[in-house]
Amino acid sequence: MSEQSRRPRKPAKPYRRPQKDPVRILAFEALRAVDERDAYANLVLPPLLRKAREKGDFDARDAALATELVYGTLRRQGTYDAVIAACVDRPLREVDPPVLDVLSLGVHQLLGTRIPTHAAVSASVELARVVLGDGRAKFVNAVLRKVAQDDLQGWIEKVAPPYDEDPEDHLAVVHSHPRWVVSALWDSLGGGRAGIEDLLAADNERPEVTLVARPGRATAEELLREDAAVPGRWSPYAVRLAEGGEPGAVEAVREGRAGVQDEGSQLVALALANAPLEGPDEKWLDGCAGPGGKAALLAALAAERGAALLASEKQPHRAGLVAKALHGNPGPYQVIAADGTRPPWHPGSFDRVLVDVPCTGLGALRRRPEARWRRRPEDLDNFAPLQRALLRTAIDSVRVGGVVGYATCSPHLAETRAVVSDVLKQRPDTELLDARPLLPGVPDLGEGPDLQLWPHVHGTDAMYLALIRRTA
Ligand SMILES: C[S@@+](CC[C@H](N)C(=O)[O-])C[C@H]1O[C@@H](n2cnc3c(N)ncnc32)[C@H](O)[C@@H]1O
Repeated sequence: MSEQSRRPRKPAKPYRRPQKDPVRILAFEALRAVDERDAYANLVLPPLLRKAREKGDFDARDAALATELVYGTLRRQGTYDAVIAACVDRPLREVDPPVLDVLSLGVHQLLGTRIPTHAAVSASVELARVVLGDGRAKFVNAVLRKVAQDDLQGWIEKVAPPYDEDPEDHLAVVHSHPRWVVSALWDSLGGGRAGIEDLLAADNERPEVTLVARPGRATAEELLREDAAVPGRWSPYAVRLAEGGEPGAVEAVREGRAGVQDEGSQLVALALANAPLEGPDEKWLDGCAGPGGKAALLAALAAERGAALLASEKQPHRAGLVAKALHGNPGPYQVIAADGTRPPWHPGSFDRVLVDVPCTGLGALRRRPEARWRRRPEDLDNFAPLQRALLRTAIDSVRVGGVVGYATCSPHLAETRAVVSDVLKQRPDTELLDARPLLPGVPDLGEGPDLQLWPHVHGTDAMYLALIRRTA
């Protein structure tokens, strides 16, 4: 017998099956789908939650926790990546993406929730054992134990460069935005540190659910009778649902008389509808209508005045969504699938035209937690020609004296003022209108004549609107 075999052996730990925690497994699956398949969290999560509830695995609290884990992890990914990078001994790109997802979920529980430290670590290690195997679970355990040695503030002080040395990098890490997005938002917002910090912080807040009472079909008073409903801030048609309010439970929403719509989008439609016009006001066009939120409000406003809306959208399936949104509108309307840069209608046909052009969506980061990580500066170059072409055709489509609204859900100057000024330079037959007085009571809309809404100022998405009159 050898020396070694005579020494009493340390009894091996009995094998314990990993504990399956359906909430964390579901959150992990959602993150993998976002990562691997470029899926959108707001599309992936609801079917996963529905399936889990049908299996009887889940109650409402589990669903709320899974949602918070997925959205919180995606929103704070930039900060968490910096923390994880400080706790592993290799570049993050060399860590397997599924391992990184388990780590990020763990870091969010440790630094971004009230889940006790031991519970956050052990739940993450159990998750790792289930989805990655025991070997990699040890790695997860070691990293999370390091992360657990400090709180979020402490980590930020360690991993973010000092503001005075590099303000944009500092803000990018602290508020979890890509640096180029911080830079672009700051250019557009202007001002000092306080404003941009408030904006970036607002992007990390969960937005309230806002309803629109479509005029002539529902009233804000009717919606306010719902539990948890409070009046909108700016739009007379807006009603906000407090935390936990379920739009699907509202009868007027189920019947299409009301819809879910951010107040910023409502204000854009209202400003266009309020623009002063001489002569007829009978034919309105929404040239980029899908999925139909603004078109539904415009159609209802048009109906009140006896005007008709043509809602046009390039993608046929999105045109289908527009038709659904407009179904039941009390006045005349038509929905078509058409390319707004090669329109089937005659020039000068309309009194009011909206083009809510495809854009980077940098004004709606609150809603799409993964969008900020997916967007690239090159996207701006890809959208630029289309945005200009759509605005040019919109101007061609309006009659002399009529008004065009150019809207984006991005405040990026390359998608807002640069487009408008480039196009109008070549259009001496137009003038810019001051859009701000058309939204009386809404403060701080910018220096004009266009208007810019902001999440941290108005509680809306960062919608932009320029109003252009055709003069000749
Ligand atoms: C920002 S979304 C419009 C949102 C819509 N106004 C709403 O409130 O629901 C832009 C839309 O323009 C559509 N689009 C893209 N290229 C287009 C084109 N050449 N002509 C018309 N629509 C186009 C996209 O498919 C997308 O549905």
